[in-house]
Amino acid sequence: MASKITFIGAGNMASAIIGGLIDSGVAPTDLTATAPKNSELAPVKERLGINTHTDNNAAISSADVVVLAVKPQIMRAVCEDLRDTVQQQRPLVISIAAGLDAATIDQWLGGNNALVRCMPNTPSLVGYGASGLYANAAVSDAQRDIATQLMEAAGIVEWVEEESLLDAVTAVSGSAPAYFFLMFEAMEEAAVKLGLPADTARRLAIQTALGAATMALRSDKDPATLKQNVMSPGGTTERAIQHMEEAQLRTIIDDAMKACAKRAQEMAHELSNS
Ligand SMILES: NC(=O)C1=CN([C@@H]2O[C@H](COP(=O)(O)OP(=O)(O)OC[C@H]3O[C@@H](n4cnc5c(N)ncnc54)[C@H](O)[C@@H]3O)[C@@H](O)[C@H]2O)C=CC1
Ligand SMILES: O=C(O)[C@@H]1CCC=N1
Repeated sequence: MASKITFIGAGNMASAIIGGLIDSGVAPTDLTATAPKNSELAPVKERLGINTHTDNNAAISSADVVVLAVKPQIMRAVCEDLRDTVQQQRPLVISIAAGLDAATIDQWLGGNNALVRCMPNTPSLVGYGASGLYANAAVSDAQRDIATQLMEAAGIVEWVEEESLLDAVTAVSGSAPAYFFLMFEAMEEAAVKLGLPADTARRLAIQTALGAATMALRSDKDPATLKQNVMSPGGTTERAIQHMEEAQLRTIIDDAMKACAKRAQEMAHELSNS
């Protein structure tokens, strides 16, 4: 990727994507990240070898791509401050903020911007990210390709043609690493009660998740069949799965993902009227 890319914000998500880009061969010197304080940027600069800046406008002055990676609540102030430089520079703008819709961000940036909304997730840090992308009408095919390449450096990319579907992406992948981490916590706690040392339980649970995910990715069988293959009739897995079904695990997941998507909609509403 020959582009100069500036990340506005150098937190969890920006660091995760930058780490993925560097691992995939992007030159650290083509990457810049900003934050209000040098004390936050110094470790990022040292660890990743990228350029850093406390002045957002200076940091985007020669950028082809600007990734907005600040918290949604401060996005308006950040965008309005960048408006003149963005209008002059006309970079491809990629927002990774949850909720905030493309039209609102475009308006804060002065209008008529090529804008991609992206919902990434933190496993981007290790190259196993999963990102949903949506482009507004001003984004060219070449810019779509740049956004795809950028996020594919950190994992897989799925484009959605309707912006509202990014709320579903947030529920199924953006927020979802946390669901699996909760599962690891719960499995470790349960295994400890069954007598295993915590570190042994943790290693076994995490390796099992990795194995199950890898099998599901490589197999031509659907998850229901793979599940069935573990369940010997009258055996141990059947008993565990029966318990999960009776305890309405599917309903819990359905409710949780609906709540997640609804919160993304609420945030969009709250923030666009702020
Ligand atoms: N953490 C996650 O799993 C995911 C987060 N997101 C989105 O990514 C965005 C960033 O989230 P995180 O990285 O988790 O937050 P974070 O709090 O770790 O990072 C925010 C960064 O913005 C910087 N910042 C604050 N004010 C600034 C300013 N005026 N100019 C430049 N930088 C400024 C902070 O210093 C920090 O480096 C949010 O909009 C969130 O919705 C999207 C998908 C997943
Ligand atoms: O919890 C959040 O709001 C962000 C967006 C997706 C993951 N973390």
